[in-house]
Amino acid sequence: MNSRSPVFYSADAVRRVLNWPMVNEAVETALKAVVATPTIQDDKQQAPPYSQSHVSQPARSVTSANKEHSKMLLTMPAFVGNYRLTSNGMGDDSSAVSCSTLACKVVTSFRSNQLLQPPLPSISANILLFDPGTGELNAIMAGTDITTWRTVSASLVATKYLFFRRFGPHAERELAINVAIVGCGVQGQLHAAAMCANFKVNQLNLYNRTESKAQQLANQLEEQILKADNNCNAPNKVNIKVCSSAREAVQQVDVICVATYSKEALIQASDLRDKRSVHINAVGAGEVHFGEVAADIYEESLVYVDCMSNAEHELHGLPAPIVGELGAVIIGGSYPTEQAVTIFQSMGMASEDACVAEAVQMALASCGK
Ligand SMILES: NC(=O)C1=CN([C@@H]2O[C@H](COP(=O)(O)OP(=O)(O)OC[C@H]3O[C@@H](n4cnc5c(N)ncnc54)[C@H](OP(=O)(O)O)[C@@H]3O)[C@@H](O)[C@H]2O)C=CC1
Ligand SMILES: O=C(O)C1=NCCCC1
Repeated sequence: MNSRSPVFYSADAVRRVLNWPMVNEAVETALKAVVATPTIQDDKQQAPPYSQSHVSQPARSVTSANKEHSKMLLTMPAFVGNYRLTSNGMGDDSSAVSCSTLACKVVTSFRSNQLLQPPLPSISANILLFDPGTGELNAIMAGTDITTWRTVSASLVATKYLFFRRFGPHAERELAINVAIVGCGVQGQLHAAAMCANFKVNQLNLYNRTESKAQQLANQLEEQILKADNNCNAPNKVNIKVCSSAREAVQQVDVICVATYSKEALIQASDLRDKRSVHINAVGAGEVHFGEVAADIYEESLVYVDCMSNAEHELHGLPAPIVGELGAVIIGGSYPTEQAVTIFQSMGMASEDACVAEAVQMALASCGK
């Protein structure tokens, strides 16, 4: 029997400690750890050395709660062994702590929640954290914000390595970019804010099927930028434009983030600029993960995924071969050419949730919560 009741970390507590350096470090760690781990099916593969971080991350289960598959319950278990996190997320070794995390996210995706009065978020998640030594349930952590932040963070990491690093080792700090957000729901809103908070963004184009939501996001961002300006800590001036079509939003940009439930393609190859050099974070999961981006874009793109073994389960019919895992690019330093079109096909990994939940738990413990 459990010696004590599991701790509950509320959404408010989680929100208080979430910040980009911390989440980006945890997500980058998970992306790299997945690459180091041989797939379970391949029995000729050696077990990873004891000193190395490794991931056990079976395919997630998907339970439909209606026949249209628009109401789904997913279970996402992961063990991430022997990895390191720093107390401030800045990667400095002096504050690094060695961690192993056994976790399972339970998440629902009910897209019709947006139609309720008042609307509820489409995605709702909790993360169970177990003692990796005894298997006992230690904690239940509100996981909805973690899901949004870690997904956005995976897009940030992908943008850093698949786009910026084409232009040099510090390009993510030096180069200004134009960004398009297609879909201004929960994911699109945080993608927009995070792109501006983590990179130098010159132009931010917003498109949403219901235009008022894009306008609302533009107003919110303008307000945040004004506040940062008044506090003299504005990263740089961002020009924000609400666009009346996805085509208009993506035409002249370097980076596109698309996060909707659309089954039909929202952007086509003819919408992209002629000289290309474009990176796309394809985040949404409609009927299939890759429905939002037209096949003719995939056909000319280099496609990267978060996890190859998950891709084998979830990306049947993807209209292009997969070049590899994002983590392998981070580890190997082999970046796309300047003119390439790249797609980060984001499925979302349980190991990302596990590492971010661990970092959140550490941050809450260090501030005595
Ligand atoms: N890759 C990953 O790790 C994760 C992916 N996701 C996926 O991201 C996507 C967005 O999630 P989230 O932001 O939480 O959802 P929200 O419900 O908050 O937003 C949904 C967005 O999709 C738009 N949309 C829905 N249907 C269509 C359509 N047919 N054509 C055009 N736009 C459409 C909505 O526009 P409107 O305002 O007009 O309704 C809205 O902007 C989902 O597919 C979700 O499954 C979520 C979490 C993790
Ligand atoms: O990774 C996740 O978490 C999710 N991905 C797709 C949609 C539901 C949540």
